[in-house]
Amino acid sequence: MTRGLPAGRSGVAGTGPAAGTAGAATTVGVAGTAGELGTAEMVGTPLATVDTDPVPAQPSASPRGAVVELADAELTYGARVLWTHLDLSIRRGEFVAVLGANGSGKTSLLRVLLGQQPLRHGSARIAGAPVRRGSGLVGYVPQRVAIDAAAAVRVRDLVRLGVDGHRWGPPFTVGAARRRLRDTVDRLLADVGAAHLADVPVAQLSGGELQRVRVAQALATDPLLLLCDEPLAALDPAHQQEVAALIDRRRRDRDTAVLFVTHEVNAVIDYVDQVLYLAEGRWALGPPSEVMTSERLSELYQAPVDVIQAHGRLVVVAASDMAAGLHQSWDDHLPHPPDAHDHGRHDPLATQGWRR
Ligand SMILES: Nc1ncnc2c1ncn2[C@@H]1O[C@H](COP(=O)(O)OP(=O)(O)OP(=O)(O)O)[C@@H](O)[C@H]1O
Repeated sequence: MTRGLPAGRSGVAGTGPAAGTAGAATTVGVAGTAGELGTAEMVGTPLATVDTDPVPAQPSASPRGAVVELADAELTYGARVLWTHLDLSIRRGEFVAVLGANGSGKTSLLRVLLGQQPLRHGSARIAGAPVRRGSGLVGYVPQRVAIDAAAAVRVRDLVRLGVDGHRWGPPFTVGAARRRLRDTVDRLLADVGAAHLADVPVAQLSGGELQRVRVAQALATDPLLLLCDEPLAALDPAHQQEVAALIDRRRRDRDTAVLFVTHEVNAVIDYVDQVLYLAEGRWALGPPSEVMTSERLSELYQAPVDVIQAHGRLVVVAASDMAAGLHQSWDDHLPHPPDAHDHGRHDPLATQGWRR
Protein backbone atom coordinates (compact mmCIF):
# COMPACT_ATOMS: atom_id res chain seq x y z
CA MET A 1 0.00 0.00 0.00
CA THR A 2 1.06 3.55 -0.44
CA ARG A 3 0.08 6.65 1.42
CA GLY A 4 0.20 9.38 -1.13
CA LEU A 5 3.93 9.62 -0.99
CA PRO A 6 5.79 11.96 -3.25
CA ALA A 7 6.90 10.68 -6.60
CA GLY A 8 10.06 8.60 -6.54
CA ARG A 9 13.38 10.29 -6.50
CA SER A 10 16.91 9.28 -7.32
CA GLY A 11 20.40 10.34 -6.56
CA VAL A 12 23.73 9.79 -8.15
CA ALA A 13 27.24 9.72 -6.88
CA GLY A 14 28.90 13.03 -7.31
CA THR A 15 31.83 14.99 -6.12
CA GLY A 16 31.63 15.37 -2.39
CA PRO A 17 32.22 18.60 -0.57
CA ALA A 18 35.59 19.65 0.69
CA ALA A 19 36.81 17.60 3.62
CA GLY A 20 36.65 20.68 5.81
CA THR A 21 32.88 20.52 5.75
CA ALA A 22 32.77 17.01 7.16
CA GLY A 23 30.06 16.69 9.74
CA ALA A 24 29.59 20.42 9.87
CA ALA A 25 25.83 20.20 9.69
CA THR A 26 25.45 17.06 11.73
CA THR A 27 26.11 16.25 15.33
CA VAL A 28 26.35 12.51 15.31
CA GLY A 29 28.92 11.57 17.89
CA VAL A 30 31.88 9.31 17.39
CA ALA A 31 31.94 6.68 14.71
CA GLY A 32 31.73 3.19 16.10
CA THR A 33 31.94 -0.33 14.81
CA ALA A 34 30.41 -3.60 15.84
CA GLY A 35 33.80 -4.54 17.18
CA GLU A 36 33.49 -1.90 19.83
CA LEU A 37 30.47 -3.52 21.39
CA GLY A 38 30.93 -4.54 24.95
CA THR A 39 29.98 -7.68 26.82
CA ALA A 40 26.34 -6.86 27.15
CA GLU A 41 26.06 -6.22 23.45
CA MET A 42 27.16 -9.77 22.79
CA VAL A 43 23.54 -10.70 23.09
CA GLY A 44 21.78 -7.42 22.54
CA THR A 45 22.24 -3.76 22.06
CA PRO A 46 20.71 -1.69 24.80
CA LEU A 47 20.19 1.78 23.51
CA ALA A 48 19.25 3.76 26.51
CA THR A 49 18.93 3.60 30.21
CA VAL A 50 15.33 4.19 31.13
CA ASP A 51 13.47 4.01 34.36
CA THR A 52 10.52 1.70 34.56
CA ASP A 53 8.48 4.63 35.86
CA PRO A 54 6.42 6.43 33.24
CA VAL A 55 8.67 7.79 30.53
CA PRO A 56 8.54 11.56 30.18
CA ALA A 57 6.91 12.93 27.06
CA GLN A 58 9.19 12.62 24.08
CA PRO A 59 9.19 14.67 20.93
CA SER A 60 7.24 12.75 18.34
CA ALA A 61 8.32 14.35 15.10
CA SER A 62 9.97 17.37 13.61
CA PRO A 63 7.91 20.50 13.02
CA ARG A 64 7.47 19.16 9.48
CA GLY A 65 6.04 15.91 10.85
CA ALA A 66 9.03 13.72 10.01
CA VAL A 67 10.60 11.21 12.37
CA VAL A 68 13.68 10.81 10.16
CA GLU A 69 15.12 13.58 8.01
CA LEU A 70 18.25 13.09 5.97
CA ALA A 71 19.10 16.13 3.90
CA ASP A 72 21.73 16.13 1.17
CA ALA A 73 23.44 13.36 3.11
CA GLU A 74 26.70 11.85 1.97
CA LEU A 75 28.53 8.94 3.53
CA THR A 76 32.09 8.09 2.59
CA TYR A 77 34.75 5.73 3.84
CA GLY A 78 38.00 7.26 2.71
CA ALA A 79 37.70 7.96 -1.00
CA ARG A 80 34.76 5.59 -1.37
CA VAL A 81 31.36 7.23 -1.67
CA LEU A 82 28.61 4.92 -0.41
CA TRP A 83 25.80 7.34 -1.17
CA THR A 84 25.51 11.02 -1.74
CA HIS A 85 22.91 13.79 -2.03
CA LEU A 86 20.51 11.51 -0.17
CA ASP A 87 17.25 13.11 0.91
CA LEU A 88 15.05 10.85 2.98
CA SER A 89 12.05 11.74 5.07
CA ILE A 90 10.14 9.15 7.10
CA ARG A 91 6.92 10.01 8.86
CA ARG A 92 5.32 8.36 11.87
CA GLY A 93 3.94 4.94 11.04
CA GLU A 94 5.76 4.77 7.73
CA PHE A 95 7.50 1.54 6.66
CA VAL A 96 10.59 2.05 4.51
CA ALA A 97 12.55 -0.88 3.10
CA VAL A 98 16.24 -0.41 2.33
CA LEU A 99 17.48 -2.66 -0.47
CA GLY A 100 20.75 -3.01 -2.29
CA ALA A 101 23.69 -5.27 -2.93
CA ASN A 102 26.10 -6.35 -0.23
CA GLY A 103 28.30 -3.44 0.62
CA SER A 104 26.00 -0.76 -0.79
CA GLY A 105 25.78 1.01 2.55
CA LYS A 106 22.53 -0.19 4.12
CA THR A 107 23.90 -0.98 7.57
CA SER A 108 25.98 2.17 7.41
CA LEU A 109 22.79 4.16 6.93
CA LEU A 110 21.40 2.66 10.14
CA ARG A 111 24.65 3.48 11.91
CA VAL A 112 24.28 7.10 10.85
CA LEU A 113 20.81 7.17 12.40
CA LEU A 114 22.15 5.49 15.55
CA GLY A 115 24.67 8.29 15.87
CA GLN A 116 27.55 5.86 15.35
CA GLN A 117 28.73 7.06 11.98
CA PRO A 118 29.22 10.70 11.01
CA LEU A 119 28.14 11.94 7.63
CA ARG A 120 30.68 13.46 5.33
CA HIS A 121 28.12 16.04 4.32
CA GLY A 122 24.52 16.95 4.98
CA SER A 123 22.39 16.39 8.03
CA ALA A 124 20.61 13.57 9.83
CA ARG A 125 17.83 14.37 12.26
CA ILE A 126 15.42 12.34 14.33
CA ALA A 127 12.26 13.99 15.57
CA GLY A 128 13.73 17.31 14.55
CA ALA A 129 16.98 17.00 16.51
CA PRO A 130 20.43 15.89 15.35
CA VAL A 131 20.95 12.16 15.69
CA ARG A 132 22.78 11.04 18.79
CA ARG A 133 23.98 7.82 20.33
CA GLY A 134 21.82 6.13 22.91
CA SER A 135 18.59 7.89 22.01
CA GLY A 136 15.54 6.24 23.51
CA LEU A 137 13.63 7.46 20.46
CA VAL A 138 15.32 4.78 18.39
CA GLY A 139 14.98 1.02 18.71
CA TYR A 140 17.41 -1.24 16.91
CA VAL A 141 17.20 -4.85 15.83
CA PRO A 142 20.79 -5.67 14.91
CA GLN A 143 21.90 -7.67 11.90
CA ARG A 144 23.57 -10.57 13.62
CA VAL A 145 24.50 -10.83 17.22
CA ALA A 146 26.88 -13.41 18.56
CA ILE A 147 25.30 -15.50 21.25
CA ASP A 148 27.56 -17.55 23.41
CA ALA A 149 25.94 -20.96 23.62
CA ALA A 150 27.45 -21.40 27.06
CA ALA A 151 25.85 -18.24 28.41
CA ALA A 152 22.77 -19.10 30.43
CA VAL A 153 21.17 -15.74 29.75
CA ARG A 154 17.42 -16.03 29.84
CA VAL A 155 15.09 -14.30 27.46
CA ARG A 156 13.76 -11.98 30.17
CA ASP A 157 17.32 -10.87 31.03
CA LEU A 158 17.96 -9.98 27.41
CA VAL A 159 14.77 -7.96 27.13
CA ARG A 160 15.48 -6.32 30.48
CA LEU A 161 18.69 -4.99 28.99
CA GLY A 162 16.57 -2.98 26.60
CA VAL A 163 14.67 -1.54 29.55
CA ASP A 164 17.39 -0.80 32.07
CA GLY A 165 20.23 -0.39 29.65
CA HIS A 166 23.69 -1.27 30.74
CA ARG A 167 23.05 -3.32 33.84
CA TRP A 168 24.14 -6.87 33.30
CA GLY A 169 23.38 -9.57 35.84
CA PRO A 170 20.54 -9.73 38.35
CA PRO A 171 18.35 -6.64 38.53
CA PHE A 172 19.40 -4.30 41.32
CA THR A 173 15.88 -3.09 41.78
CA VAL A 174 13.86 -4.25 44.76
CA GLY A 175 10.24 -4.26 45.85
CA ALA A 176 7.76 -2.35 43.73
CA ALA A 177 10.38 -1.18 41.24
CA ARG A 178 11.46 -4.75 40.69
CA ARG A 179 7.87 -5.85 40.11
CA ARG A 180 7.34 -2.99 37.66
CA LEU A 181 10.46 -3.99 35.78
CA ARG A 182 9.26 -7.57 35.60
CA ASP A 183 5.82 -6.48 34.42
CA THR A 184 7.39 -4.30 31.76
CA VAL A 185 9.48 -7.17 30.44
CA ASP A 186 6.46 -9.50 30.50
CA ARG A 187 4.41 -6.95 28.55
CA LEU A 188 7.15 -6.47 25.97
CA LEU A 189 7.37 -10.22 25.47
CA ALA A 190 3.60 -10.61 25.31
CA ASP A 191 3.46 -7.88 22.65
CA VAL A 192 5.60 -10.01 20.35
CA GLY A 193 3.90 -13.29 21.23
CA ALA A 194 6.86 -14.54 23.22
CA ALA A 195 5.55 -14.50 26.80
CA HIS A 196 6.03 -18.26 27.03
CA LEU A 197 9.73 -17.87 26.31
CA ALA A 198 10.53 -15.59 29.24
CA ASP A 199 12.54 -18.10 31.22
CA VAL A 200 14.11 -19.96 28.33
CA PRO A 201 17.90 -19.58 27.88
CA VAL A 202 18.55 -17.40 24.83
CA ALA A 203 20.94 -19.98 23.40
CA GLN A 204 18.04 -22.43 23.10
CA LEU A 205 15.85 -20.20 20.93
CA SER A 206 15.14 -20.96 17.31
CA GLY A 207 16.02 -18.26 14.78
CA GLY A 208 12.42 -17.03 14.58
CA GLU A 209 12.00 -16.97 18.34
CA LEU A 210 15.24 -15.08 18.77
CA GLN A 211 14.14 -12.45 16.27
CA ARG A 212 10.89 -11.94 18.18
CA VAL A 213 12.83 -11.46 21.38
CA ARG A 214 15.19 -9.00 19.70
CA VAL A 215 12.20 -7.03 18.50
CA ALA A 216 10.82 -6.99 22.05
CA GLN A 217 14.16 -5.69 23.32
CA ALA A 218 14.30 -3.03 20.60
CA LEU A 219 10.83 -1.81 21.56
CA ALA A 220 11.68 -1.48 25.25
CA THR A 221 11.93 2.31 25.13
CA ASP A 222 8.72 2.60 23.09
CA PRO A 223 10.73 4.15 20.27
CA LEU A 224 9.42 6.45 17.58
CA LEU A 225 11.70 4.78 15.08
CA LEU A 226 12.54 1.11 14.72
CA LEU A 227 15.70 0.31 12.78
CA CYS A 228 15.84 -3.28 11.61
CA ASP A 229 19.00 -4.68 10.05
CA GLU A 230 18.11 -7.81 8.12
CA PRO A 231 15.85 -9.24 10.81
CA LEU A 232 14.67 -11.88 8.35
CA ALA A 233 18.11 -13.28 7.60
CA ALA A 234 18.37 -17.03 8.11
CA LEU A 235 14.62 -17.41 8.67
CA ASP A 236 12.46 -19.69 6.55
CA PRO A 237 9.67 -18.03 4.53
CA ALA A 238 6.99 -18.73 7.15
CA HIS A 239 9.04 -17.16 9.92
CA GLN A 240 10.01 -14.27 7.67
CA GLN A 241 6.32 -13.53 7.19
CA GLU A 242 5.71 -13.84 10.91
CA VAL A 243 8.45 -11.42 11.93
CA ALA A 244 7.59 -8.97 9.15
CA ALA A 245 3.92 -9.03 10.16
CA LEU A 246 4.87 -8.47 13.77
CA ILE A 247 6.83 -5.35 12.91
CA ASP A 248 4.09 -4.12 10.62
CA ARG A 249 1.50 -4.55 13.37
CA ARG A 250 3.65 -2.61 15.76
CA ARG A 251 4.02 0.36 13.43
CA ARG A 252 0.27 0.38 12.82
CA ASP A 253 -0.66 0.04 16.49
CA ARG A 254 1.84 2.60 17.76
CA ASP A 255 2.60 4.70 14.71
CA THR A 256 6.21 3.63 14.91
CA ALA A 257 8.30 4.54 11.88
CA VAL A 258 10.22 1.56 10.51
CA LEU A 259 13.43 1.51 8.48
CA PHE A 260 13.91 -2.07 7.44
CA VAL A 261 17.09 -3.33 5.76
CA THR A 262 16.44 -6.56 3.95
CA HIS A 263 17.53 -8.89 1.18
CA GLU A 264 14.06 -10.41 1.18
CA VAL A 265 11.82 -7.72 -0.20
CA ASN A 266 9.03 -10.16 -0.96
CA ALA A 267 8.46 -10.78 2.73
CA VAL A 268 7.69 -7.10 3.34
CA ILE A 269 6.41 -5.89 -0.01
CA ASP A 270 2.81 -5.72 1.25
CA TYR A 271 3.80 -3.41 4.08
CA VAL A 272 6.28 -1.12 2.42
CA ASP A 273 5.40 2.52 1.80
CA GLN A 274 8.74 3.49 0.31
CA VAL A 275 11.74 1.61 -1.02
CA LEU A 276 15.20 3.11 -0.76
CA TYR A 277 17.40 1.22 -3.21
CA LEU A 278 21.15 1.77 -2.88
CA ALA A 279 23.52 0.86 -5.70
CA GLU A 280 27.06 1.84 -6.49
CA GLY A 281 26.89 5.25 -4.86
CA ARG A 282 23.50 5.96 -6.39
CA TRP A 283 20.05 5.58 -4.88
CA ALA A 284 16.41 5.49 -5.83
CA LEU A 285 13.54 6.28 -3.50
CA GLY A 286 9.80 5.94 -3.88
CA PRO A 287 6.85 3.58 -3.61
CA PRO A 288 7.70 -0.01 -4.61
CA SER A 289 5.57 0.32 -7.73
CA GLU A 290 7.87 3.09 -8.93
CA VAL A 291 11.26 1.84 -7.76
CA MET A 292 10.91 -1.89 -8.38
CA THR A 293 10.68 -1.58 -12.13
CA SER A 294 13.02 -2.67 -14.90
CA GLU A 295 13.34 0.89 -16.10
CA ARG A 296 14.16 2.37 -12.72
CA LEU A 297 16.66 -0.30 -11.66
CA SER A 298 18.34 -0.29 -15.08
CA GLU A 299 18.72 3.45 -14.67
CA LEU A 300 20.10 2.97 -11.18
CA TYR A 301 22.61 0.28 -12.17
CA GLN A 302 23.26 1.98 -15.51
CA ALA A 303 22.86 -1.42 -17.16
CA PRO A 304 19.96 -3.70 -18.17
CA VAL A 305 18.06 -5.11 -15.21
CA ASP A 306 14.67 -6.85 -15.43
CA VAL A 307 12.11 -6.88 -12.67
CA ILE A 308 9.53 -9.60 -13.19
CA GLN A 309 6.64 -11.02 -11.21
CA ALA A 310 6.79 -14.77 -10.77
CA HIS A 311 4.32 -16.69 -8.61
CA GLY A 312 3.50 -13.57 -6.70
CA ARG A 313 7.14 -12.78 -6.04
CA LEU A 314 9.29 -10.01 -7.38
CA VAL A 315 12.39 -11.25 -9.14
CA VAL A 316 15.20 -8.97 -10.22
CA VAL A 317 17.40 -10.28 -12.99
CA ALA A 318 20.55 -8.57 -14.20
CA ALA A 319 21.35 -9.08 -17.86
CA SER A 320 24.99 -9.49 -17.05
CA ASP A 321 26.92 -9.86 -13.86
CA MET A 322 28.87 -6.75 -14.56
CA ALA A 323 25.63 -4.89 -15.12
CA ALA A 324 24.87 -4.79 -11.45
CA GLY A 325 28.35 -4.96 -10.11
CA LEU A 326 28.14 -8.75 -10.16
CA HIS A 327 31.11 -10.87 -10.90
CA GLN A 328 30.34 -14.26 -9.49
CA SER A 329 28.74 -17.48 -10.54
CA TRP A 330 25.02 -18.21 -10.35
CA ASP A 331 25.53 -20.21 -7.19
CA ASP A 332 27.00 -17.17 -5.58
CA HIS A 333 23.71 -15.37 -6.07
CA LEU A 334 21.92 -17.64 -3.67
CA PRO A 335 21.06 -15.91 -0.42
CA HIS A 336 23.66 -16.48 2.22
CA PRO A 337 24.50 -14.85 5.51
CA PRO A 338 26.38 -11.61 4.95
CA ASP A 339 30.03 -11.70 5.80
CA ALA A 340 31.48 -8.68 7.51
CA HIS A 341 34.62 -9.08 5.47
CA ASP A 342 32.86 -9.62 2.19
CA HIS A 343 33.15 -6.45 0.23
CA GLY A 344 31.99 -8.05 -2.99
CA ARG A 345 28.62 -7.42 -4.51
CA HIS A 346 26.78 -10.56 -5.38
CA ASP A 347 23.36 -9.38 -5.06
CA PRO A 348 20.33 -8.34 -6.97
CA LEU A 349 18.92 -11.81 -7.48
CA ALA A 350 19.39 -12.75 -3.86
CA THR A 351 18.36 -9.27 -2.81
CA GLN A 352 14.94 -9.78 -4.25
CA GLY A 353 14.39 -13.23 -2.84
CA TRP A 354 15.45 -15.08 -5.96
CA ARG A 355 15.31 -18.84 -5.78
CA ARG A 356 16.32 -21.46 -8.24
N1 LIG B 1 34.07 1.73 9.40
C1 LIG B 1 34.28 1.41 8.12
N2 LIG B 1 35.41 1.81 7.50
C2 LIG B 1 35.64 1.52 6.20
N3 LIG B 1 34.78 0.81 5.43
C3 LIG B 1 33.65 0.39 6.00
C4 LIG B 1 33.33 0.66 7.37
N4 LIG B 1 32.14 0.12 7.65
C5 LIG B 1 31.71 -0.47 6.52
N5 LIG B 1 32.61 -0.31 5.53
C6 LIG B 1 32.49 -0.78 4.16
O1 LIG B 1 31.45 -0.02 3.55
C7 LIG B 1 30.68 -0.84 2.71
C8 LIG B 1 29.24 -0.77 3.12
O2 LIG B 1 29.08 -1.49 4.32
P1 LIG B 1 27.62 -1.77 4.90
O3 LIG B 1 27.80 -2.71 6.04
O4 LIG B 1 26.93 -0.50 5.16
O5 LIG B 1 26.95 -2.50 3.66
P2 LIG B 1 25.56 -3.25 3.54
O6 LIG B 1 24.86 -2.67 2.38
O7 LIG B 1 24.84 -3.22 4.84
O8 LIG B 1 26.04 -4.72 3.20
P3 LIG B 1 25.43 -6.17 3.54
O9 LIG B 1 24.22 -6.33 2.66
O10 LIG B 1 26.52 -7.09 3.17
O11 LIG B 1 25.11 -6.21 5.01
C9 LIG B 1 31.28 -2.25 2.79
O12 LIG B 1 32.13 -2.42 1.69
C10 LIG B 1 32.04 -2.23 4.09
O13 LIG B 1 33.13 -3.10 4.07
